[in-house]
Amino acid sequence: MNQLLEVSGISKTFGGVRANHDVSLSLAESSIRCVVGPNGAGKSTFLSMLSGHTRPDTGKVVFRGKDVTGWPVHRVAKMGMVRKFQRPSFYPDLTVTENLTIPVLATGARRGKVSRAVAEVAEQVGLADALQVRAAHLPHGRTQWLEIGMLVARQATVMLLDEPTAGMSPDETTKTAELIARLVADNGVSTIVIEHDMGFVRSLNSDVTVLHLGEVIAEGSMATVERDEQVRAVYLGEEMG
Ligand SMILES: Nc1ncnc2c1ncn2[C@@H]1O[C@H](COP(=O)(O)OP(=O)(O)OP(=O)(O)O)[C@@H](O)[C@H]1O
Repeated sequence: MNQLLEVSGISKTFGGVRANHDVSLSLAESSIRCVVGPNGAGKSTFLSMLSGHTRPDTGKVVFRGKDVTGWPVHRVAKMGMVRKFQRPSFYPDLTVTENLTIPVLATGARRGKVSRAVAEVAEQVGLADALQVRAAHLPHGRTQWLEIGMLVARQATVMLLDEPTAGMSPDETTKTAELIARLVADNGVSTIVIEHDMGFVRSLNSDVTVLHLGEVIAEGSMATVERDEQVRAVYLGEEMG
């Protein structure tokens, strides 16, 4: 399978803190990778080094065959790798249509094609019945789907999602896993997801990378990493999640 993204040996130190050390990972086209680990393991820093928000001290990020290490956010996004933060980044006073129109316009879509593109994305993320609803009035789960829709509307080929199910109900969490799986299957979008909810990680049935103190300590299927002794020790010998 073609590798869409190849990360080799990236490291980042903040002052004396080693946030990431020699982290490598590859992501195939149309695939999902979950990144898990305890608080402070370096998960968000890792995503920041992919999205261009943080420049690695060492190592390389190759995306679609291009070395994008240290590129600014807008250039990485233009190539199709875009990030959703934990904090909300939709416009609460704008409607769903208006929120989705902004990223569609950012792709350079012609005026005549914008409303169709917006409608298609809204349909894909389950918001077709809420086009004229102001984002502030959506329930929490749907705001997260709107944000994922904003990435899709930017024609993302790799979505970087930082704890997309935080604060969601179990039903919303299940629907989010289904949404991500659908986008991967139907649109060929690949996704790296940081998550604490192990039920959600299991349901995605993807490869998992476990970070601890900035380093990769295990990788493979959820069944494989769950059996790993170091992983069990990090999670205090309890079952993950
Ligand atoms: N901008 C920064 N300046 C200084 N230290 C930082 C900075 N960003 C992260 N760190 C430190 O780097 C380490 C890794 O942080 P990071 O946020 O990447 O971990 P995380 O796994 O995402 O944690 P959480 O699950 O709590 O979100 C932590 O010790 C954190 O305090």
